[in-house]
Amino acid sequence: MIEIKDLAKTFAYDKKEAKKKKGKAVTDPREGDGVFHAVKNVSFNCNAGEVLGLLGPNGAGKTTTLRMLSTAIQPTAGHILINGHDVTKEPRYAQKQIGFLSGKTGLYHRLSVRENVAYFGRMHGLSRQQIDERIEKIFTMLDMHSFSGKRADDLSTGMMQRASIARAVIHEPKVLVFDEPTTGLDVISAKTVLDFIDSYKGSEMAVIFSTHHLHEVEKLCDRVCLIDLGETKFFGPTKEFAASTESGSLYDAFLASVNKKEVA
Ligand SMILES: Nc1ncnc2c1ncn2[C@@H]1O[C@H](COP(=O)(O)OP(=O)(O)OP(=O)(O)O)[C@@H](O)[C@H]1O
Repeated sequence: MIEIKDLAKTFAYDKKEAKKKKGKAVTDPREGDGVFHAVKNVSFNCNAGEVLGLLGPNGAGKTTTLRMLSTAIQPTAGHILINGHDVTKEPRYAQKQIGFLSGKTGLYHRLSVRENVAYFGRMHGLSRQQIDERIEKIFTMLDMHSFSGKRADDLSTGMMQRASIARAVIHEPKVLVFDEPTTGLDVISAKTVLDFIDSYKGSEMAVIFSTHHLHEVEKLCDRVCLIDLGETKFFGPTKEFAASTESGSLYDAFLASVNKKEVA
């Protein structure tokens, strides 16, 4: 369903940044001459019905990878295929297939939750009846009926996140990308979000789930991709990754596989 191969993304330093870097010792292996290789070599795939865990320390290149998948930015090299369609060559196709949830909510603050979700449904060309039916289903799954009439700027963090998820899935995308969906949520809201993601297992959708919470990956993901310093360090079954250390713990496997110094 999703095939990412030898992906790379290089950002050019702006003038100010380039001036700061000049003459300074290189501290990060991703630094080049006037450029920064945020993603150097990332490969993984994700099948329909699968929730793939995307792991990596801060600044590893996860969000940059997901932004390329969602067509927000263009890769410098490599390929991203959705059902055999090249995302770079057919961005419209990709955009129709993908529902993307990141830390930024993208909700209209003056509209109610229901109005927000309906608005995005209309943007995707859904009929009124389709919108009503899908809202009913999604709001039930995410336990949102009690605050569907509230304005977005009056929502708690947990409500806001659930509304953002509803917005991201209203067009029933075939590929769902969740970038740190439980960050900042309390235990109850996080559970609602995780149960929602879990409900896609075995469905026709492919879900990519980026998180710093290893217990969430253990619970939800049969396979995992670990990215560090812009490169895939492991891609395969979660159990196999955990078993790569004596303790058999995912936590230890993670720590053994990544560069432990945060790079400036
Ligand atoms: N537009 C940009 N210009 C320059 N550098 C960038 C840009 N976007 C990201 N980077 C850099 O690329 C690296 C990877 O960032 P990215 O946001 O992909 O990491 P991440 O794995 O998602 O981290 P986190 O877990 O902290 O969200 C970081 O060093 C970041 O500063």
